[in-house]
Amino acid sequence: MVNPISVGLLGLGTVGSGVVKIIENHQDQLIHQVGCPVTVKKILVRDIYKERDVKVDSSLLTTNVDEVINDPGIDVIIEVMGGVEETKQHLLRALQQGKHVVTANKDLMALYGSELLAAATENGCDLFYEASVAGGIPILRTLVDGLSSDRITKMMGIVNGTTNFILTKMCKYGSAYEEVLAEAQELGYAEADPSSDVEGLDAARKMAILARLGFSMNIDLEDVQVRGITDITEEDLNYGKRLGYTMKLIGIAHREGEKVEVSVQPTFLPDSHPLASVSDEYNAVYVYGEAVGETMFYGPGAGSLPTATAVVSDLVAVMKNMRLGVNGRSAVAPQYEKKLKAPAEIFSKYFLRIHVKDQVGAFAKITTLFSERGVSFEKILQLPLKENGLAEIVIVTHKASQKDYEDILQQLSDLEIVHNIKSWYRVEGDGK
Ligand SMILES: NC(=O)C1=CN([C@@H]2O[C@H](COP(=O)(O)OP(=O)(O)OC[C@H]3O[C@@H](n4cnc5c(N)ncnc54)[C@H](OP(=O)(O)O)[C@@H]3O)[C@@H](O)[C@H]2O)C=CC1
Ligand SMILES: N[C@@H](CC=O)C(=O)O
Ligand code: NA
Repeated sequence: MVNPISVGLLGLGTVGSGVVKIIENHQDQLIHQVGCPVTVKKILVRDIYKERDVKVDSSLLTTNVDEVINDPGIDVIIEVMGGVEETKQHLLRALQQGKHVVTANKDLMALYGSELLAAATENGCDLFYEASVAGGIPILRTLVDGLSSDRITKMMGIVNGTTNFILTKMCKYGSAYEEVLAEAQELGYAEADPSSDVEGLDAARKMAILARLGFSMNIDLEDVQVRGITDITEEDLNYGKRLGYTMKLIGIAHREGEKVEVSVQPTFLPDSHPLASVSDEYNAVYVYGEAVGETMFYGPGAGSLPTATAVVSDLVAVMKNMRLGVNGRSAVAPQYEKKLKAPAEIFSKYFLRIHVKDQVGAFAKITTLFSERGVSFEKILQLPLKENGLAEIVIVTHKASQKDYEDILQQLSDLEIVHNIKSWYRVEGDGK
């Protein structure tokens, strides 16, 4: 038998434990695919005495990263520890020593992906990161290989399992936000700091990675407009139900001509839209290609074994490249110069809920404001409120530019009859 391939693991938490289990449990299949055994030689942790989900020989554990990175017997580093600046330095050092890298770290890849990929190519190493977007769904490989002959124009994704879990439980069962967030943390879906999940940053990182690959453009994290789910109320969700909408945290990457928009925000989708039925911690990415048309990829976006599947599949890809002697050749430089759409070029329908003084002419003043900008209404509800002298108005507009909509919001808040702008969301889901 050929010498085993040795892996150094950085991290043995939710994902790391899954990686060890898959390497152990699927060893025969791995040997069949790559022609040699795979062994985990060293594992970096913070606390070697901690009780863990997986049994490993205690001699494998270390708290000294150099024992993993500098070990000449280790061929591949699997990074599942998280973190950005220090972790980047570890991975750069590993690549400089000719070690291939597999990572699940979207924080790192969204911020420093281009730099790390350049270092990998320079050193003849592979750097794969399938688990960083939509966990167990093989979406990056699909963009790079499966759809490589097409021109992708739109990607819409539910790419954060934690927020999808929370919104599903709030919508379906009226569960309280805090309670469901704690459950998502317990189940290992949430990040160490869950504010990056609920504030949309985790999804934004994934959308930056997706847009970079899908549009072959150097999209940075700061190019992504982000809004999280922390302000969503039960009232909004109930109005959504009445209007036939489901609320999801949606990442949108849209290319028209040479220009792109990338954003993440709570969005109402028609109940009939395929993304509306993606529940719990599941993720899905809808991809529209000019030639292929509509496609959608669905699966678990978080959790130990699903995420570890993507990590170990990347490991298999590295090992196959090793066997063929073609490592370090898969990163392709972006083909297009980055051109972002201005707010006046981004079009969507919008949902708006406002409290107005219940006076004659109030409604007319509001409609005038919209019609002056050429924005028409698709749906309207008006209800008296228990609060003295106020009425609640819910409007769904036809498509309007983000610029017009922002101006309208500003002008509404200046109107004397408007008591409060309670909420507003994009409404998506009809057309490419
Ligand atoms: N959880 C998920 O579903 C998904 C996670 N990811 C990404 O995968 C990565 C890992 O996530 P997850 O497994 O959930 O994280 P965990 O917090 O569960 O595990 C992190 C592991 O790394 C070790 N570690 C962290 N920092 C250090 C350090 N400075 N020195 C030594 N060891 C360290 C910890 O050691 P110790 O155990 O001793 O504390 C722990 O074993 C992250 O980048 C995350 O974003 C990606 C997709 C899905
Ligand atoms: N916290 C993330 C984990 C996977 O990337 C999520 O909830 O999706
Ligand atoms: Na994936």
